[in-house]
Amino acid sequence: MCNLEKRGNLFILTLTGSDEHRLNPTLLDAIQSALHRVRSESSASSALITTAHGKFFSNGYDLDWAKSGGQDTKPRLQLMSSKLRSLVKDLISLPLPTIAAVTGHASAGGMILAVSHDYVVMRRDRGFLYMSELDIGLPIPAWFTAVIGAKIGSPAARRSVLLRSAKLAADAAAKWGIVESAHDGAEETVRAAVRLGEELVGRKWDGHVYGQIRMEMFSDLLRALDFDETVGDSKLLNNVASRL
Ligand SMILES: CCCCCCCCCCCCC/C=C/C(=O)SCCNC(=O)CCNC(=O)[C@H](O)C(C)(C)COP(=O)(O)OP(=O)(O)OC[C@H]1O[C@@H](n2cnc3c(N)ncnc32)[C@H](O)[C@@H]1OP(=O)(O)O
Repeated sequence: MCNLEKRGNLFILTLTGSDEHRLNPTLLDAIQSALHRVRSESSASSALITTAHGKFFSNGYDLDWAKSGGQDTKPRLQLMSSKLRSLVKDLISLPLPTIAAVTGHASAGGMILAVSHDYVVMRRDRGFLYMSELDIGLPIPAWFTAVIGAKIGSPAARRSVLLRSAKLAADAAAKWGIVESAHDGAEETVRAAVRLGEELVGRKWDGHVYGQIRMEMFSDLLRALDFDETVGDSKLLNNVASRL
């Protein structure tokens, strides 16, 4: 699950437990209600750090949960996708800087969650940023590519991530500009996130101005996030989801 603690002006959202932090509706709802708490409790200058316990930041959608609903996994895949989409919209509109302290693997939906923060600081000795969909034969929602397009500037990096399912460790991801900084060990990664958060809070920006500027920066992405993929004719997904 997850917990939210306030440390001075910093909100620290932690995905707790030693599991893979798979993004099923229960965890997605818990994260979203934590973000709603951050929004309501944030003062003039605050920042959010999202991190996780154990070997995984998040290993993506909960495919076991999707399969447990019967042969056609599409409705459950789409439910997780629409919940994550709503969470990403929240992250883009929050009136405060956001930092993902990636202390373990962030795969597919888990990578989308990480890079949807303003900054990613990452552990270098363990953990990949990894869009695994090609490797596991799943199509990706249009809005996933919109997030990757908005957050990863280099065409070569986007090709590696999406069309080679590259497993990027922190130093490689930092070279591509996906990660702000790489650190040795989980504790040092979180400390780096706290340092960065305190530096940003120290600027005493008006959070609503910060949020408005970020929403302007990502206006195209926000439009893509408003498109309801369940409406689209996802034939490709139909036969894939039943083979999952
Ligand atoms: C067409 C229309 C569509 C319409 C849309 C409708 C909506 C529906 C959408 C459908 C869904 C699409 C989107 C999908 C989203 C999802 O999230 S699906 C779920 C995706 N999740 C996955 O696929 C899981 C992927 N994860 C993995 O494959 C593995 O867990 C892992 C991340 C690769 C980790 O593997 P594991 O073996 O557990 O890892 P480790 O043991 O930790 O490490 C493996 C070796 O690598 C070494 N290593 C680890 N980190 C590092 C490092 N930073 N640097 C160097 N080396 C590292 C580690 O030491 C290990 O090495 P060895 O010990 O030598 O093996």
